[in-house]
Amino acid sequence: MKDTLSLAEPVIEAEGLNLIFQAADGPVQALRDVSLTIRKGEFVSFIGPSGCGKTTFLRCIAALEKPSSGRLTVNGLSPEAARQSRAYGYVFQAAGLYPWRTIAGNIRLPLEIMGFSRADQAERVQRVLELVDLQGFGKKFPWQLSGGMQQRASIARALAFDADILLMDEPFGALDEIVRDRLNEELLKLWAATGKTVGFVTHSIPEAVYLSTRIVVMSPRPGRITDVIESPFGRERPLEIRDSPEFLAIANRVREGLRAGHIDE
Ligand SMILES: Nc1ncnc2c1ncn2[C@@H]1O[C@H](COP(=O)(O)OP(=O)(O)OP(=O)(O)O)[C@@H](O)[C@H]1O
Repeated sequence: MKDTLSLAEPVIEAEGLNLIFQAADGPVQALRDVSLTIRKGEFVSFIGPSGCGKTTFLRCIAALEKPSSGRLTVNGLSPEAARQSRAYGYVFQAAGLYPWRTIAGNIRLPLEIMGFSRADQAERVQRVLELVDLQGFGKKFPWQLSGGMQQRASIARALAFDADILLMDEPFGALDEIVRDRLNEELLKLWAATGKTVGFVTHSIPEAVYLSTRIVVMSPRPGRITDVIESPFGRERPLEIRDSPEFLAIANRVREGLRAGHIDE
C-alpha cells in the first residue's frame, strides 16, 4: 500500500511556501517554509492548534489565497489553472447549502454553472446521492435533514463534477461523535471506491489517524510543518483498529508533535 502510493504521481507539490497576511495590527506569517508532496490516491490530514495555517494551506491549493513566496502546483498547473480545470471539490466546515434549494438543487448548482447538460446533471446528482447514501432525499430541503446528512449532501456536491482531488476543511467538526464515526467510515469507503486524493483538515487526533495515509502535524506562529507521519494501515479500516497498539502509537506521536509545537500564551 505504502509502496504503491509512493510510486503514484504527485498531485499537489508545495515547496518553500510562505504566506504573510498584512493584518491591521501588523503582518501575520500564516505559513512558513511549507514543503509537501501529495501523491495520487493519498489521504492526507492536517492537524494542529487553531491558527497554525491548516485552512490557509488548503485555501492556497484551491487558489483562494495566494502564497507570498514559494512554489505550489496542482496536477502540474498553477492553483488558478487547476481551479479553472475543475481539479478539485471543496467541502467547507459548515455544509453551506442554500436553504431555498432542494438537496438535489444544491448539488446541481455547480453543474449548472459549469454548463453540464440537463441529462448529465440529473445522472450525476443521482450517482453522488447514492455514493453518500442519500438516495431518496434529493427533493428534501436542507432544513429537513440532520446535520450529518447535510454534511453528506455537501460532500456529494463536491463530488458531483468528479474532480480527482477532494479538499475538506474540518467537515465533521460540528457533529457529535457517533455521527462523526459513521461519516468517517463512509468517507473511507468512498475514498477506497473512487481512488480520489484527499486533503483533510481536522482538530481530532483519532479522526486524523483513522482516516489518513499520512498525517501532517503543524504548529502555529509561524505556521509550519513539524512532523509527517506515515500510516501503516491499508484502505480497509474497521473502526476497531482504533483500539490496536499501532493506532495508539501513531496517536501518541501526533499528540507529542502537537505538544512540542504548542506555545502557551
Ligand atoms: N485574511 C486574513 N487576514 C489576516 N490574517 C489571517 C487571515 N486569514 C487567516 N489569518 C491568520 O493566519 C493564521 C492561520 O489561520 P488559519 O485559518 O489558516 O489557521 P487554522 O490552522 O486553519 O485555524 P483553525 O483550526 O482555527 O481553523 C491565523 O493566525 C489567522 O488569524
